[in-house]
Amino acid sequence: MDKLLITGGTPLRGEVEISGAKNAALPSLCAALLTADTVTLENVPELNDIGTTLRLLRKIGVRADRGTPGDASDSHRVRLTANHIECLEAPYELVKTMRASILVLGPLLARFGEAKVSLPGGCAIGQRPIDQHIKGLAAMGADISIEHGFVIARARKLKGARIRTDMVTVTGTENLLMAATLAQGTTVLENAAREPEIVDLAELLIKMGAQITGHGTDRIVIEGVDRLHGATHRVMPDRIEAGTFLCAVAATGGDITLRNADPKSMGATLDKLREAGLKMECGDDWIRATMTERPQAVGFRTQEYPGFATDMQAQLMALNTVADGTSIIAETIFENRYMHVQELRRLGASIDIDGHTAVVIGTPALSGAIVMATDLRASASLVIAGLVAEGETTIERIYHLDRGYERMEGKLVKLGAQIRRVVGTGAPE
Ligand SMILES: CC(=O)N[C@H]1[C@@H](OP(=O)(O)OP(=O)(O)OC[C@H]2O[C@@H](n3ccc(=O)[nH]c3=O)[C@H](O)[C@@H]2O)O[C@H](CO)[C@@H](O)[C@@H]1O
Ligand SMILES: C=C(OP(=O)(O)O)C(=O)O
Repeated sequence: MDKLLITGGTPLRGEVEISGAKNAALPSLCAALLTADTVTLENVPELNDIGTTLRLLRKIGVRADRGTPGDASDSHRVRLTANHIECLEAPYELVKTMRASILVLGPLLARFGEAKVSLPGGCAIGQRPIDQHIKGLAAMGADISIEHGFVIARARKLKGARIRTDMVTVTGTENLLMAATLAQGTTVLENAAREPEIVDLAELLIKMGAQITGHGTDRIVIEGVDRLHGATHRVMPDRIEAGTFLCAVAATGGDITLRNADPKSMGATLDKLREAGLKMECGDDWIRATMTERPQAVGFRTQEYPGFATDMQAQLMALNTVADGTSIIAETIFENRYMHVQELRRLGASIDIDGHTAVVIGTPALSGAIVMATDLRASASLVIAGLVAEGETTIERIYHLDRGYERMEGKLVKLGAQIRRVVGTGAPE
Protein backbone atom coordinates (compact mmCIF):
# COMPACT_ATOMS: atom_id res chain seq x y z
CA MET A 1 0.00 0.00 0.00
CA ASP A 2 1.25 3.51 -0.84
CA LYS A 3 2.26 5.99 1.85
CA LEU A 4 3.08 9.67 1.97
CA LEU A 5 6.24 11.07 3.53
CA ILE A 6 6.07 14.72 4.53
CA THR A 7 8.72 16.99 6.01
CA GLY A 8 6.78 19.79 7.61
CA GLY A 9 7.46 23.46 8.12
CA THR A 10 7.54 24.92 4.60
CA PRO A 11 5.05 27.74 3.85
CA LEU A 12 2.96 27.07 0.71
CA ARG A 13 3.40 29.45 -2.23
CA GLY A 14 2.17 29.45 -5.83
CA GLU A 15 -0.85 28.42 -7.88
CA VAL A 16 -2.92 25.27 -7.75
CA GLU A 17 -5.57 24.02 -10.18
CA ILE A 18 -8.73 22.74 -8.47
CA SER A 19 -10.21 19.56 -9.97
CA GLY A 20 -13.83 18.81 -10.81
CA ALA A 21 -15.97 17.81 -7.83
CA LYS A 22 -16.05 14.11 -6.97
CA ASN A 23 -19.47 14.46 -5.37
CA ALA A 24 -20.93 16.14 -8.46
CA ALA A 25 -19.20 13.85 -10.99
CA LEU A 26 -20.43 10.62 -9.35
CA PRO A 27 -24.19 11.27 -9.73
CA SER A 28 -23.65 12.83 -13.17
CA LEU A 29 -21.94 9.65 -14.42
CA CYS A 30 -24.92 7.63 -13.15
CA ALA A 31 -27.35 10.04 -14.85
CA ALA A 32 -26.05 8.73 -18.19
CA LEU A 33 -28.09 5.57 -17.47
CA LEU A 34 -31.26 7.63 -18.03
CA THR A 35 -30.78 7.89 -21.81
CA ALA A 36 -29.67 5.79 -24.79
CA ASP A 37 -27.91 8.87 -26.24
CA THR A 38 -24.35 9.94 -25.43
CA VAL A 39 -23.74 12.09 -22.35
CA THR A 40 -20.40 13.91 -22.35
CA LEU A 41 -19.00 15.13 -19.04
CA GLU A 42 -16.05 17.53 -18.83
CA ASN A 43 -13.84 18.32 -15.84
CA VAL A 44 -14.27 14.78 -14.45
CA PRO A 45 -11.46 14.27 -11.91
CA GLU A 46 -9.13 11.25 -12.17
CA LEU A 47 -9.88 9.56 -8.87
CA ASN A 48 -10.29 6.02 -7.62
CA ASP A 49 -14.01 6.60 -6.95
CA ILE A 50 -14.52 7.73 -10.54
CA GLY A 51 -12.65 4.64 -11.77
CA THR A 52 -14.89 2.43 -9.62
CA THR A 53 -18.02 4.10 -11.01
CA LEU A 54 -16.82 3.68 -14.59
CA ARG A 55 -16.13 -0.02 -13.90
CA LEU A 56 -19.62 -0.38 -12.46
CA LEU A 57 -21.27 1.38 -15.41
CA ARG A 58 -19.29 -0.74 -17.90
CA LYS A 59 -20.37 -3.89 -16.07
CA ILE A 60 -23.97 -2.77 -16.51
CA GLY A 61 -23.26 -2.35 -20.23
CA VAL A 62 -22.59 1.38 -20.58
CA ARG A 63 -19.93 2.35 -23.10
CA ALA A 64 -17.73 4.73 -21.10
CA ASP A 65 -14.60 6.29 -22.64
CA ARG A 66 -12.22 8.76 -21.06
CA GLY A 67 -10.72 11.51 -23.24
CA THR A 68 -10.76 12.13 -26.97
CA PRO A 69 -8.85 9.38 -28.79
CA GLY A 70 -5.31 10.64 -29.55
CA ASP A 71 -5.48 13.64 -27.23
CA ALA A 72 -3.48 12.92 -24.08
CA SER A 73 -4.39 16.27 -22.53
CA ASP A 74 -8.07 15.34 -22.59
CA SER A 75 -8.27 12.85 -19.73
CA HIS A 76 -10.95 14.83 -17.89
CA ARG A 77 -13.64 14.27 -20.53
CA VAL A 78 -15.82 11.17 -20.25
CA ARG A 79 -18.32 10.01 -22.88
CA LEU A 80 -21.02 7.61 -21.76
CA THR A 81 -23.55 5.78 -23.93
CA ALA A 82 -26.10 3.49 -22.29
CA ASN A 83 -27.74 2.06 -25.42
CA HIS A 84 -26.97 -1.65 -24.89
CA ILE A 85 -27.63 -2.42 -21.26
CA GLU A 86 -26.62 -5.97 -20.41
CA CYS A 87 -27.27 -6.39 -16.72
CA LEU A 88 -29.29 -4.39 -14.20
CA GLU A 89 -27.12 -5.30 -11.23
CA ALA A 90 -24.54 -3.50 -9.06
CA PRO A 91 -22.45 -6.27 -7.45
CA TYR A 92 -21.09 -6.33 -3.90
CA GLU A 93 -17.41 -6.23 -5.04
CA LEU A 94 -17.87 -2.74 -6.49
CA VAL A 95 -20.47 -1.31 -4.08
CA LYS A 96 -18.44 -2.27 -1.00
CA THR A 97 -15.59 0.03 -2.04
CA MET A 98 -17.83 3.02 -2.70
CA ARG A 99 -21.21 3.83 -1.21
CA ALA A 100 -22.09 6.21 -4.03
CA SER A 101 -22.68 3.11 -6.21
CA ILE A 102 -26.21 3.24 -4.80
CA LEU A 103 -26.75 6.11 -7.28
CA VAL A 104 -27.40 3.61 -10.09
CA LEU A 105 -30.58 2.43 -8.33
CA GLY A 106 -32.88 5.35 -9.23
CA PRO A 107 -31.81 5.68 -12.89
CA LEU A 108 -31.92 1.91 -13.63
CA LEU A 109 -35.34 1.51 -12.05
CA ALA A 110 -36.76 4.57 -13.81
CA ARG A 111 -35.56 3.62 -17.27
CA PHE A 112 -35.64 -0.20 -17.22
CA GLY A 113 -38.24 -0.94 -14.53
CA GLU A 114 -35.83 -3.11 -12.56
CA ALA A 115 -32.59 -2.92 -10.56
CA LYS A 116 -30.59 -5.07 -8.18
CA VAL A 117 -28.01 -3.20 -6.11
CA SER A 118 -25.87 -4.60 -3.32
CA LEU A 119 -26.64 -2.98 0.05
CA PRO A 120 -23.72 -0.64 0.78
CA GLY A 121 -23.50 -1.61 4.46
CA GLY A 122 -21.81 0.38 7.23
CA CYS A 123 -18.65 2.37 6.63
CA ALA A 124 -15.96 4.05 8.68
CA ILE A 125 -17.69 7.40 9.29
CA GLY A 126 -21.11 6.04 10.25
CA GLN A 127 -23.78 3.48 9.47
CA ARG A 128 -25.16 5.44 6.53
CA PRO A 129 -28.38 3.52 5.85
CA ILE A 130 -30.30 3.99 2.58
CA ASP A 131 -33.81 3.71 4.03
CA GLN A 132 -34.78 7.14 2.65
CA HIS A 133 -33.78 6.19 -0.91
CA ILE A 134 -35.97 3.09 -0.56
CA LYS A 135 -38.86 4.95 1.06
CA GLY A 136 -38.88 7.52 -1.75
CA LEU A 137 -38.78 4.96 -4.57
CA ALA A 138 -41.53 2.94 -2.85
CA ALA A 139 -43.66 6.11 -2.69
CA MET A 140 -43.19 6.33 -6.47
CA GLY A 141 -44.74 2.87 -6.82
CA ALA A 142 -41.67 0.60 -6.78
CA ASP A 143 -41.92 -2.81 -5.25
CA ILE A 144 -38.75 -3.15 -3.17
CA SER A 145 -37.36 -6.05 -1.18
CA ILE A 146 -34.01 -6.79 0.46
CA GLU A 147 -32.81 -10.29 -0.44
CA HIS A 148 -29.41 -11.88 0.19
CA GLY A 149 -27.79 -8.47 0.78
CA PHE A 150 -29.27 -6.85 -2.34
CA VAL A 151 -31.92 -4.18 -2.81
CA ILE A 152 -34.23 -5.56 -5.47
CA ALA A 153 -36.53 -2.97 -6.99
CA ARG A 154 -39.21 -3.33 -9.65
CA ALA A 155 -41.74 -0.93 -11.15
CA ARG A 156 -43.39 -1.13 -14.55
CA LYS A 157 -43.52 2.68 -14.56
CA LEU A 158 -42.61 4.93 -11.65
CA LYS A 159 -45.33 7.42 -10.71
CA GLY A 160 -44.79 10.94 -9.47
CA ALA A 161 -45.30 11.41 -5.71
CA ARG A 162 -44.85 13.90 -2.90
CA ILE A 163 -41.85 12.64 -0.90
CA ARG A 164 -40.66 14.15 2.36
CA THR A 165 -37.44 12.51 3.57
CA ASP A 166 -37.02 12.16 7.36
CA MET A 167 -33.66 13.87 7.19
CA VAL A 168 -31.75 15.83 4.56
CA THR A 169 -29.85 13.32 2.43
CA VAL A 170 -27.59 14.29 -0.45
CA THR A 171 -27.39 11.03 -2.43
CA GLY A 172 -30.98 10.26 -1.40
CA THR A 173 -32.13 13.50 -3.04
CA GLU A 174 -29.98 12.71 -6.11
CA ASN A 175 -31.36 9.18 -6.51
CA LEU A 176 -34.96 10.35 -6.22
CA LEU A 177 -34.36 13.36 -8.48
CA MET A 178 -32.94 11.13 -11.23
CA ALA A 179 -35.73 8.56 -10.84
CA ALA A 180 -38.42 11.26 -10.98
CA THR A 181 -37.22 12.64 -14.33
CA LEU A 182 -38.69 9.58 -16.12
CA ALA A 183 -41.69 8.99 -13.80
CA GLN A 184 -45.25 9.52 -14.90
CA GLY A 185 -46.55 12.84 -13.50
CA THR A 186 -45.21 15.27 -10.91
CA THR A 187 -42.80 14.48 -8.09
CA VAL A 188 -42.25 16.92 -5.23
CA LEU A 189 -39.15 16.34 -3.09
CA GLU A 190 -39.55 18.05 0.29
CA ASN A 191 -36.74 18.48 2.81
CA ALA A 192 -34.45 18.06 -0.20
CA ALA A 193 -30.70 18.61 0.08
CA ARG A 194 -29.58 22.03 -1.20
CA GLU A 195 -25.91 21.20 -1.83
CA PRO A 196 -24.31 22.83 -4.91
CA GLU A 197 -23.66 19.29 -6.25
CA ILE A 198 -27.45 18.74 -6.41
CA VAL A 199 -27.79 21.93 -8.45
CA ASP A 200 -24.99 20.75 -10.75
CA LEU A 201 -26.75 17.40 -11.29
CA ALA A 202 -30.11 19.12 -11.91
CA GLU A 203 -28.45 21.37 -14.51
CA LEU A 204 -27.15 18.31 -16.37
CA LEU A 205 -30.58 16.63 -16.19
CA ILE A 206 -32.25 19.78 -17.53
CA LYS A 207 -29.79 19.80 -20.46
CA MET A 208 -30.89 16.17 -21.05
CA GLY A 209 -34.52 17.32 -21.32
CA ALA A 210 -35.71 16.90 -17.72
CA GLN A 211 -38.23 19.35 -16.29
CA ILE A 212 -36.99 20.41 -12.89
CA THR A 213 -37.56 23.52 -10.76
CA GLY A 214 -36.57 24.41 -7.22
CA HIS A 215 -33.11 22.75 -7.24
CA GLY A 216 -30.94 24.57 -4.70
CA THR A 217 -33.98 24.90 -2.38
CA ASP A 218 -35.46 22.29 -0.04
CA ARG A 219 -38.46 21.74 -2.38
CA ILE A 220 -37.65 20.35 -5.81
CA VAL A 221 -40.46 19.80 -8.33
CA ILE A 222 -39.97 17.38 -11.22
CA GLU A 223 -42.43 16.87 -14.10
CA GLY A 224 -41.68 13.44 -15.52
CA VAL A 225 -40.98 13.14 -19.27
CA ASP A 226 -41.10 10.06 -21.55
CA ARG A 227 -37.46 10.16 -22.55
CA LEU A 228 -34.25 12.09 -22.00
CA HIS A 229 -31.58 12.79 -24.60
CA GLY A 230 -27.81 13.28 -24.70
CA ALA A 231 -26.05 16.40 -23.41
CA THR A 232 -22.64 17.88 -22.64
CA HIS A 233 -21.93 19.23 -19.17
CA ARG A 234 -18.90 20.57 -17.29
CA VAL A 235 -18.71 19.25 -13.72
CA MET A 236 -18.47 22.02 -11.08
CA PRO A 237 -15.16 22.62 -9.24
CA ASP A 238 -14.53 20.64 -6.05
CA ARG A 239 -15.33 22.93 -3.13
CA ILE A 240 -13.96 20.40 -0.61
CA GLU A 241 -10.61 20.05 -2.38
CA ALA A 242 -10.42 23.87 -2.57
CA GLY A 243 -11.26 24.17 1.14
CA THR A 244 -8.57 21.59 1.96
CA PHE A 245 -5.85 23.64 0.21
CA LEU A 246 -7.06 26.77 2.03
CA CYS A 247 -6.81 24.99 5.41
CA ALA A 248 -3.31 23.85 4.42
CA VAL A 249 -2.04 27.37 3.68
CA ALA A 250 -3.78 28.72 6.78
CA ALA A 251 -1.79 26.16 8.80
CA THR A 252 1.63 26.51 7.10
CA GLY A 253 1.45 30.21 6.25
CA GLY A 254 2.26 31.49 2.75
CA ASP A 255 0.42 32.80 -0.28
CA ILE A 256 -1.45 30.58 -2.75
CA THR A 257 -3.94 31.10 -5.56
CA LEU A 258 -6.58 28.50 -6.38
CA ARG A 259 -7.56 28.39 -10.08
CA ASN A 260 -10.78 26.84 -11.44
CA ALA A 261 -12.39 27.17 -7.99
CA ASP A 262 -15.99 28.14 -7.19
CA PRO A 263 -15.93 30.54 -4.21
CA LYS A 264 -19.73 31.03 -4.44
CA SER A 265 -20.25 27.44 -3.27
CA MET A 266 -17.84 27.81 -0.33
CA GLY A 267 -19.49 30.48 1.86
CA ALA A 268 -19.37 28.73 5.26
CA THR A 269 -15.78 27.49 4.76
CA LEU A 270 -14.53 30.91 3.64
CA ASP A 271 -16.25 32.61 6.61
CA LYS A 272 -14.57 30.27 9.11
CA LEU A 273 -11.15 30.62 7.49
CA ARG A 274 -11.45 34.43 7.55
CA GLU A 275 -12.29 34.15 11.25
CA ALA A 276 -9.11 32.07 11.65
CA GLY A 277 -7.10 34.94 10.12
CA LEU A 278 -6.70 33.80 6.50
CA LYS A 279 -6.77 36.82 4.17
CA MET A 280 -8.63 36.09 0.93
CA GLU A 281 -9.49 37.82 -2.32
CA CYS A 282 -11.98 36.06 -4.60
CA GLY A 283 -12.87 36.33 -8.30
CA ASP A 284 -15.52 34.29 -10.14
CA ASP A 285 -13.25 31.24 -10.41
CA TRP A 286 -10.20 31.97 -8.27
CA ILE A 287 -9.24 32.57 -4.67
CA ARG A 288 -5.99 34.12 -3.47
CA ALA A 289 -5.22 33.26 0.15
CA THR A 290 -2.46 34.76 2.28
CA MET A 291 -1.49 33.83 5.83
CA THR A 292 1.23 35.66 7.71
CA GLU A 293 0.47 34.88 11.36
CA ARG A 294 -0.54 32.03 13.65
CA PRO A 295 -4.19 31.04 13.03
CA GLN A 296 -6.87 31.86 15.60
CA ALA A 297 -8.97 28.95 16.96
CA VAL A 298 -12.46 28.78 15.41
CA GLY A 299 -15.36 26.74 16.75
CA PHE A 300 -17.97 25.33 14.33
CA ARG A 301 -20.83 22.91 13.89
CA THR A 302 -21.27 20.74 10.80
CA GLN A 303 -24.59 21.17 9.04
CA GLU A 304 -26.28 20.55 5.74
CA TYR A 305 -25.58 23.15 3.04
CA PRO A 306 -25.44 26.14 3.35
CA GLY A 307 -24.02 25.26 6.79
CA PHE A 308 -20.44 24.15 7.39
CA ALA A 309 -19.82 20.88 5.48
CA THR A 310 -19.03 17.70 7.41
CA ASP A 311 -16.56 16.94 4.58
CA MET A 312 -14.45 19.91 5.82
CA GLN A 313 -14.61 19.07 9.54
CA ALA A 314 -11.38 17.05 9.80
CA GLN A 315 -9.36 19.61 7.81
CA LEU A 316 -10.51 22.61 9.90
CA MET A 317 -9.87 20.56 13.04
CA ALA A 318 -6.28 20.01 11.85
CA LEU A 319 -5.92 23.79 11.51
CA ASN A 320 -7.32 24.28 15.02
CA THR A 321 -4.69 21.95 16.49
CA VAL A 322 -2.00 24.60 15.79
CA ALA A 323 -4.20 27.66 16.36
CA ASP A 324 -4.03 30.21 19.14
CA GLY A 325 -6.82 29.34 21.59
CA THR A 326 -9.39 26.61 22.21
CA SER A 327 -12.13 25.60 19.78
CA ILE A 328 -15.29 23.57 20.20
CA ILE A 329 -16.40 21.48 17.24
CA ALA A 330 -19.73 19.64 16.85
CA GLU A 331 -20.15 16.91 14.22
CA THR A 332 -23.89 16.59 13.66
CA ILE A 333 -24.12 14.64 10.37
CA PHE A 334 -22.17 11.39 10.95
CA GLU A 335 -21.92 9.50 14.26
CA ASN A 336 -18.32 8.29 13.82
CA ARG A 337 -16.43 11.00 12.01
CA TYR A 338 -13.68 11.66 14.55
CA MET A 339 -11.29 8.85 13.63
CA HIS A 340 -8.59 11.36 12.69
CA VAL A 341 -8.51 12.54 16.31
CA GLN A 342 -6.36 9.73 17.66
CA GLU A 343 -3.97 10.11 14.72
CA LEU A 344 -3.75 13.90 15.18
CA ARG A 345 -2.95 13.22 18.85
CA ARG A 346 0.02 11.11 17.70
CA LEU A 347 1.33 14.30 16.09
CA GLY A 348 1.00 16.13 19.42
CA ALA A 349 -2.49 17.62 19.09
CA SER A 350 -4.56 18.16 22.21
CA ILE A 351 -8.14 17.07 21.49
CA ASP A 352 -10.88 15.75 23.81
CA ILE A 353 -14.00 14.05 22.52
CA ASP A 354 -17.32 13.90 24.33
CA GLY A 355 -20.04 12.36 22.19
CA HIS A 356 -20.34 14.44 19.05
CA THR A 357 -18.34 17.35 20.50
CA ALA A 358 -14.58 17.83 20.21
CA VAL A 359 -12.57 20.33 22.22
CA VAL A 360 -9.27 21.30 20.61
CA ILE A 361 -6.62 23.20 22.58
CA GLY A 362 -4.27 24.77 20.06
CA THR A 363 -0.58 24.03 20.48
CA PRO A 364 2.24 26.14 18.94
CA ALA A 365 3.87 23.10 17.29
CA LEU A 366 3.10 19.53 16.21
CA SER A 367 5.83 16.94 15.82
CA GLY A 368 6.08 14.45 12.94
CA ALA A 369 5.12 10.80 13.52
CA ILE A 370 3.81 7.72 11.72
CA VAL A 371 0.03 7.95 11.36
CA MET A 372 -2.69 5.99 9.60
CA ALA A 373 -5.38 7.34 7.31
CA THR A 374 -8.79 5.93 8.24
CA ASP A 375 -11.13 7.63 5.77
CA LEU A 376 -11.02 10.19 3.00
CA ARG A 377 -11.19 13.52 4.86
CA ALA A 378 -9.30 12.09 7.86
CA SER A 379 -6.43 11.50 5.41
CA ALA A 380 -6.60 15.12 4.25
CA SER A 381 -6.46 16.36 7.86
CA LEU A 382 -3.30 14.29 8.43
CA VAL A 383 -1.69 15.79 5.33
CA ILE A 384 -2.41 19.31 6.66
CA ALA A 385 -1.03 18.40 10.10
CA GLY A 386 2.04 16.76 8.51
CA LEU A 387 2.73 19.90 6.45
CA VAL A 388 2.95 21.99 9.61
CA ALA A 389 4.53 19.43 11.99
CA GLU A 390 8.23 19.60 12.84
CA GLY A 391 10.23 16.75 11.27
CA GLU A 392 8.94 13.84 9.21
CA THR A 393 5.40 12.47 9.11
CA THR A 394 4.51 9.20 7.41
CA ILE A 395 0.86 8.69 6.44
CA GLU A 396 -0.07 5.08 5.80
CA ARG A 397 -3.12 3.69 3.97
CA ILE A 398 -3.48 6.67 1.66
CA TYR A 399 -5.72 4.73 -0.69
CA HIS A 400 -8.46 6.56 1.24
CA LEU A 401 -6.99 9.88 0.04
CA ASP A 402 -6.82 8.63 -3.55
CA ARG A 403 -10.60 8.05 -3.51
CA GLY A 404 -11.22 11.77 -3.50
CA TYR A 405 -8.10 13.89 -4.18
CA GLU A 406 -6.54 14.05 -7.64
CA ARG A 407 -2.73 13.91 -7.43
CA MET A 408 -2.71 15.76 -4.13
CA GLU A 409 1.00 15.33 -3.45
CA GLY A 410 1.87 16.58 -6.96
CA LYS A 411 -0.20 19.73 -6.40
CA LEU A 412 1.43 20.30 -2.99
CA VAL A 413 4.95 19.83 -4.42
CA LYS A 414 4.13 22.60 -6.93
CA LEU A 415 3.27 24.79 -3.93
CA GLY A 416 6.71 24.10 -2.40
CA ALA A 417 5.73 21.38 0.10
CA GLN A 418 8.19 18.61 0.91
CA ILE A 419 5.99 15.61 0.31
CA ARG A 420 6.47 12.40 -1.63
CA ARG A 421 4.64 9.16 -2.26
CA VAL A 422 6.25 5.84 -1.54
CA VAL A 423 4.62 3.26 -3.77
CA GLY A 424 3.98 0.09 -1.81
CA THR A 425 3.19 -3.45 -2.70
CA GLY A 426 -0.04 -5.22 -1.78
CA ALA A 427 -3.57 -4.10 -2.51
CA PRO A 428 -5.76 -2.40 0.07
CA GLU A 429 -8.18 -4.82 1.64
C1 LIG B 1 -21.00 10.88 -2.81
C2 LIG B 1 -21.48 11.99 -1.94
O1 LIG B 1 -22.06 12.96 -2.39
N1 LIG B 1 -21.16 11.88 -0.64
C3 LIG B 1 -21.55 12.94 0.26
C4 LIG B 1 -22.98 12.71 0.71
O2 LIG B 1 -23.04 11.41 1.30
P1 LIG B 1 -24.47 10.76 1.56
O3 LIG B 1 -25.41 11.20 0.52
O4 LIG B 1 -24.24 9.30 1.73
O5 LIG B 1 -24.87 11.40 2.93
P2 LIG B 1 -26.36 11.77 3.37
O6 LIG B 1 -26.61 13.20 3.09
O7 LIG B 1 -27.29 10.78 2.77
O8 LIG B 1 -26.28 11.51 4.95
C5 LIG B 1 -26.72 12.46 5.90
C6 LIG B 1 -27.18 11.72 7.14
O9 LIG B 1 -28.41 11.06 6.84
C7 LIG B 1 -28.34 9.68 7.21
N2 LIG B 1 -29.16 8.93 6.24
C8 LIG B 1 -29.01 9.16 4.89
C9 LIG B 1 -29.78 8.47 3.97
C10 LIG B 1 -30.73 7.55 4.43
O10 LIG B 1 -31.45 6.89 3.67
N3 LIG B 1 -30.85 7.35 5.78
C11 LIG B 1 -30.09 8.02 6.70
O11 LIG B 1 -30.23 7.79 7.90
C12 LIG B 1 -26.84 9.36 7.10
O12 LIG B 1 -26.50 8.21 7.87
C13 LIG B 1 -26.22 10.64 7.63
O13 LIG B 1 -26.23 10.61 9.05
O14 LIG B 1 -23.35 13.71 1.65
C14 LIG B 1 -22.58 13.69 2.86
C15 LIG B 1 -23.15 14.76 3.77
O15 LIG B 1 -22.95 16.01 3.26
C16 LIG B 1 -21.11 13.92 2.52
O16 LIG B 1 -20.35 13.73 3.71
C17 LIG B 1 -20.62 12.93 1.47
O17 LIG B 1 -19.34 13.33 1.02
C1 LIG C 1 -17.64 10.95 2.77
C2 LIG C 1 -17.29 11.29 1.54
O1 LIG C 1 -17.55 10.59 0.42
P1 LIG C 1 -18.48 9.29 0.25
O2 LIG C 1 -19.88 9.71 0.50
O3 LIG C 1 -18.27 8.94 -1.18
O4 LIG C 1 -18.01 8.26 1.24
C3 LIG C 1 -16.53 12.53 1.27
O5 LIG C 1 -16.43 12.92 0.08
O6 LIG C 1 -16.00 13.14 2.22
